[in-house]
Amino acid sequence: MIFEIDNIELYFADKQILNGVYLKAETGKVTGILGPNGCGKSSLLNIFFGRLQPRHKLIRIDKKPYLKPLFKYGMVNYLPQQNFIPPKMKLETCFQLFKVDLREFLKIFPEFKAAKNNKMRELSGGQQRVVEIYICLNSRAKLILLDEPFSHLSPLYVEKIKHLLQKLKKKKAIIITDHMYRHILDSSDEIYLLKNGSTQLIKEEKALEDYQYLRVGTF
Ligand SMILES: Nc1ncnc2c1ncn2[C@@H]1O[C@H](COP(=O)(O)OP(=O)(O)OP(=O)(O)O)[C@@H](O)[C@H]1O
Repeated sequence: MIFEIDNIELYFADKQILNGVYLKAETGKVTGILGPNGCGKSSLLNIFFGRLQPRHKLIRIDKKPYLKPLFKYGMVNYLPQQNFIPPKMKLETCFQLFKVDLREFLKIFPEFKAAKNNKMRELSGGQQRVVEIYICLNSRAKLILLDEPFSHLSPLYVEKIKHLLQKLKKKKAIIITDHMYRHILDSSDEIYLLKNGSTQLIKEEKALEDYQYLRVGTF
């Protein structure tokens, strides 16, 4: 499936945040979005999900326009920057509720076995994030939006999540944004830079210096 978002114009009061943004994500690929703080990355993901209504937007799936918010079609899942699982919910209950196989999760993350009956708030911040990323990625949605999945994760968890992305992209389109740009570059098949309200498809890493996202000499 090919998911496209086009011609976005987003304002908060009189301030224009996004101006004619285009972005494409497709099954089989991880699409990374990089950009400075406050450039509108989270807003863009929210618009794709359908939670934020801009002045203009066009969403197409396999070239066909979709007019209602995508979450209403059940085809998109979104990992926001903030925790989305209630802190009082038990780990086991989360997996039941979101219809994700806990046994498969425990094969990859066996250290959580002892915490099956723990409430989310009893896990560390990074452990909560691992659970949320895993549940989000393994939902039935065909388009997955991940806002800063790598922040707060220790290196071993980062590696496991990167491995999961490569496995799950075979049947999903995944869009990911994070300030840990090296992880985004490692994981992504396509990279967009969001700056000054619009997106630029990045063909080679050096361009990130040319567009002044990274310091000259980084690569
Ligand atoms: N609900 C809102 N009302 C007013 N302004 C907002 C709102 N949400 C976001 N903004 C502004 O829109 C701009 C883009 O915010 P957004 O969170 O999308 O950026 P971001 O690229 O995800 O930032 P960061 O990398 O720091 O998380 C910022 O200037 C922010 O202050």
